[in-house]
Amino acid sequence: MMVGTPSTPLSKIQRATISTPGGPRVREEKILVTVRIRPLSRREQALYDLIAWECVDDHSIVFNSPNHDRAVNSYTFDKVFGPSSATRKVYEEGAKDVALSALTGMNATIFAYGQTSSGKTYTMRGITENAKGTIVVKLVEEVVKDGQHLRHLINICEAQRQVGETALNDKSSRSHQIIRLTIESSLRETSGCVKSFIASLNLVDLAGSERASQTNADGTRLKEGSHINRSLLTLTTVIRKLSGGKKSGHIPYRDSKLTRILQSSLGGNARTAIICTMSPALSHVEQTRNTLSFATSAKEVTNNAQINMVVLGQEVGQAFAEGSGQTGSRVTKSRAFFIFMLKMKKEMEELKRERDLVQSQLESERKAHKVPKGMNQRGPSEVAGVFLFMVMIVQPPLQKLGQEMLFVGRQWLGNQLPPQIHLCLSMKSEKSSSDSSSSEEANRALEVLHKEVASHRLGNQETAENIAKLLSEIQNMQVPNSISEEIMEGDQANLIEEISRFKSQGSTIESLERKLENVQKTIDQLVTSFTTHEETSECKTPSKKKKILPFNLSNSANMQSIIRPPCSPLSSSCQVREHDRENKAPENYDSVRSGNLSCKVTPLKNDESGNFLSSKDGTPVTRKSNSVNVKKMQKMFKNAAEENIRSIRSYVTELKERVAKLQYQKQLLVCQVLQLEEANDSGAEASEYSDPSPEPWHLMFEEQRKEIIMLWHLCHVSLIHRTQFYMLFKGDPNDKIYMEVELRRLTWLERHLSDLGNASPALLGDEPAGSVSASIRALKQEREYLAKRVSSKLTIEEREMLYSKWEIPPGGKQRRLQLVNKLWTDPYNMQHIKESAEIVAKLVGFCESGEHASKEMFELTFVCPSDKKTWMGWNLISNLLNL
Ligand SMILES: Nc1ncnc2c1ncn2[C@@H]1O[C@H](COP(=O)(O)OP(=O)(O)OP(=O)(O)O)[C@@H](O)[C@H]1O
Repeated sequence: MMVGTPSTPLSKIQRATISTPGGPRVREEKILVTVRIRPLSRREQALYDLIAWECVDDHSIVFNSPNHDRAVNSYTFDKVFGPSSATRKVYEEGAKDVALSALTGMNATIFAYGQTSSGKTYTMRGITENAKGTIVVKLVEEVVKDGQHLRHLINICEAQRQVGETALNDKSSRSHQIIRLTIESSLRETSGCVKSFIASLNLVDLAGSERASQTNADGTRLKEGSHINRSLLTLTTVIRKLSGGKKSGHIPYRDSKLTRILQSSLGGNARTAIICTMSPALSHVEQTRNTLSFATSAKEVTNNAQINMVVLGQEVGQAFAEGSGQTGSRVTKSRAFFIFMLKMKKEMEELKRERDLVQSQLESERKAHKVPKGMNQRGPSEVAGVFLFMVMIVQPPLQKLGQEMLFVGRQWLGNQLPPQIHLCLSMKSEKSSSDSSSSEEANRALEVLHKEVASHRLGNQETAENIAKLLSEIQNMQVPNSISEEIMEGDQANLIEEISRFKSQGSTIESLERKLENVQKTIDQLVTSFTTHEETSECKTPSKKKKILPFNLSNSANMQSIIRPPCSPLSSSCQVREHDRENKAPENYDSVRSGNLSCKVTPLKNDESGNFLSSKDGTPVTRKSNSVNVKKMQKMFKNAAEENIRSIRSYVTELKERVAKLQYQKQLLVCQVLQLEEANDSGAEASEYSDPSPEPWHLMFEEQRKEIIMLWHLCHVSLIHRTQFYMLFKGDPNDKIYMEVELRRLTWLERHLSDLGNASPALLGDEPAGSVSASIRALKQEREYLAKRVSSKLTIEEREMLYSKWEIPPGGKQRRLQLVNKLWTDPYNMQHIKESAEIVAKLVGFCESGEHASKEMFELTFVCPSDKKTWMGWNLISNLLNL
């Protein structure tokens, strides 16, 4: 099925869909945003609430105040559904296209956002049921089975979902609900090729944002409300930042579980549709405006959806089709195969990354030591290599697929590996996984190694055993866990998963290193046995020594590859001896060096250090004999053999260094991740504020102020503190530090309170639960205190004007308290905040004496809750925590 752009007319909205040059496998597009207005509820009708919103066409909605006392606002979206629109229509025009993307291998998310009781659950239930349809396309016989199964799952989800009654909704959802369907599909083309797709479809019904004053929430409902508002605040922050484009800096996905789960749907690898639901009622106008403002930001968010697809060749497609006919369902095999392919790809990428890293390190070392390019890129001999064994475990019906993957894998991976690593990619069927080496490749590779090493064979039993041991150790150097490692969906993996991944890689490296250690030991033994053997043989008579010459002189091909300039410590010591001899009899030595064989014939014997001495006076002599050549060649062979063994050793050392470097880098990364986690846990949002490309301060200030206001609201912070802070910090560059400190402190406070709230009431006991309720009580007392000051601080005219503006009915009881109870209750409405602050400032008298409110009062020292500051704001906050 082809992925198409939404079928809605787009005359009013620019929705860019850009295909990458490589084809349509990556899709960059804006989030599809629609708005649905529900009819007035019975409750709203009973209260004679009025309809305040009107759909002027399929894309636009306007605020239509019955009082005509506000400017007419118009909002435009991909689609607007009026109160009479059926859910089917909402699905068809606002979700179907995105939902069906999952069938073509693109992750997709559909979620409903809106105020409490605006119709999210009502809408998403219908959407989810319609998207069930998407799972069973073409599998007619399985429709009923899968449909029942899906319904069964939805029922389980809904049964687990917290629902509670509030003043606005009898069955208000008190938690977010996310249904994630993993959709696997395959398409066999007429050519025999099989396209295999896998994608997730998320169906998200968010809990609604709410104002405690409207829902009359208290106790558990209030706590739920603050959790809901907190995650929605993070969601709105994420959307707002994403809508600002690439320069928006750090996106705080990790600040709530909701945004962590939805991360790939928000600016990532997914197609996303958001349906914003709203009540038409005049009484909810401010909340509705917030919803529309969220929707307006969401329109600007760009996602990059990719098709998760594997194409199998004709032969494999056939095998796949045959295999799928044997046992199990096609879908299961498709999934297993797909997952396998992804694993392979991931591992290959990992290897490639490591290779690049090593290459760049070698390059910089080469530059540092001014080694000409080309040298040391490869060991001096082919034998200086490591065989990388990758073993695929394949279920019997998928063996043919496995063969194809071997082919692809060998070609692909073979090209990526450094020359020293010989690839042995083999396949094991699951039933015979105990077979040690079923692959021809492995045998062939070992043969090569055998041949190489055989040319160095010393005819010594012990050495042969060492070589055999070395071979088996190299053979065992498989990449551990190469198959069992979980697939990581990179963009979804959270930091904790990353940490454990790095930890497991650490142990992988450890085991690799242990194996390298074993190889090294064996090599050491090999070298020792070789040296001992040589020493012994050199002490023997030349005639005996001849019998155990390591190499046959007639083997000229081997000689060519073995003879190298001596550069090992051993060979340099030989040079020194040669030099010593040169000092004693330079004239003779010259003749040897020049290869002049016309010398005196004198029987030779060796001194302790292996120099050639005359039998009588010990002076060095040369003789005209082929034995000189033999000895010279013997030395050269010895050097060459040493060289080869040394090169294996140096390669192992190099590998160990690489492992150590990688391990160090990974540890460093783990440390950084842990620090980040810690910073997050303690509420220190350092990364967010140390953004390398910060926004202009005035924009940052506005954003931070909004967050602070919301956090004050969620933490039930003193109104006097809020007012004082609000009045003092208005965006001056010097305010930055105060804003940051306030934000960090509040974030910590909010997390602390919400952690208390997260615990089950049964587990909480009296004390911690008291923290939240004490803060609410303190706020209530503060309101009563402020209400008492209304008469003394405001004139009658001022009071009446405020009563009318804040809709306090005339003649009502406790009008002063009613007025104060309305202050600072709508954290989304900046006008409301400004007016609330002005009233509280008047009641407390901030405007009369400036010295009451100096910025220094907010200095960092006030962090200590036991400090008795004259200013009461933070004392109140610390009281909230019973500190
Ligand atoms: N489009 C609609 N047509 C008719 N009734 C609707 C519509 N949308 C919602 N309703 C009704 O409005 C009420 C509230 O809807 P719903 O529970 O879906 O809201 P919600 O946004 O999920 O609320 P909360 O966030 O509190 O869970 C329900 O009684 C529902 O049946």
